[in-house]
Amino acid sequence: MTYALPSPAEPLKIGTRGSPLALAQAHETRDRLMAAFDLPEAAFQIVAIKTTGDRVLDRPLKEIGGKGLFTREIEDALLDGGIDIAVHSMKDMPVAQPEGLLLDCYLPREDVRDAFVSPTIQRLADLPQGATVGSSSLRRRAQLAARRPDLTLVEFRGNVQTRMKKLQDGVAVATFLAMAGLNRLGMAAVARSAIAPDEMLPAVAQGAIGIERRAADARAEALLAAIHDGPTGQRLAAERAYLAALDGSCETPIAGLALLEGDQIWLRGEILRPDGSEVITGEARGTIAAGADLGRDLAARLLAQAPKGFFDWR
Ligand SMILES: NCc1[nH]cc(CCC(=O)O)c1CC(=O)O
Repeated sequence: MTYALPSPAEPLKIGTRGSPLALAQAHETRDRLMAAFDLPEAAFQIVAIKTTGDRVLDRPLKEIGGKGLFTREIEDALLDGGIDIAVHSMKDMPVAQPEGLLLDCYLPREDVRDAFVSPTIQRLADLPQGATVGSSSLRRRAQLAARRPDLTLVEFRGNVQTRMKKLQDGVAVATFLAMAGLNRLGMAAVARSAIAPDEMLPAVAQGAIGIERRAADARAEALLAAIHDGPTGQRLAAERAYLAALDGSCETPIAGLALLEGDQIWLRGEILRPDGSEVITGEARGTIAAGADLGRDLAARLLAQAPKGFFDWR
């Protein structure tokens, strides 16, 4: 590479949220860069940044509203040079980046499935009639309401420990988390079972880490190119084009998942009313190279099936 590598004297500043999962993701990014360029840990500095989503803990996410709840402050730090790269859960990333920033590096994707978490019950299908379950995710709540209208849904926010305490206290008998987060925290044992995508289609980009940089930063470009995972990028291109065409964000009841099959890509999508009263699903297959077109086409097909008023929640 024609640029000076980061060094203890001039470390690369890696920005992230301060949650245990965000820090684990930043450490994974640092470790991959250390290995790719044979650099010491001291050539990197991890900078934790508090976002609006971290700050406001007492209200449901959908009430705080707006896109980029977990990303805006981090992108501001990238733009003003406080950090050099930013590590994000792609599930929380708006579909478009601010002027001057670029997202073209993805780490190998983790497990895409949702985890079923309960002190007493093994699987989603085993939940007794009328059980109370906790979730703050609009998507999971809508999917549960659609498939299990007998369940009572309660808001559940906070980190894994807080949620486990709520289950122990009997606030709900089960909750849901991403398998990816649990795996990255070394807490896979918290999951009673993983929910198959046919049973609960995951959020777009679930399990994927993306690394954002300044568009004009050639050093960061070269560093990140060395750790980019191509197949994850191809899947995300289809999923995010689908999401963008639906004009969705993390907090809308939209699910979507792309899988690679040889040189083909298979994309499944689902949009719901928040109360689960209507569900529209579809799928598409095409060449990997045309993944983004496939995503837009699938979104258009789902939108064409949506009755008037379906998107009033937007
Ligand atoms: N919206 C919060 C969020 N963003 C990313 C993850 C998990 C990790 C991932 O999907 O990559 C989570 C928590 C969860 O859904 O359990």
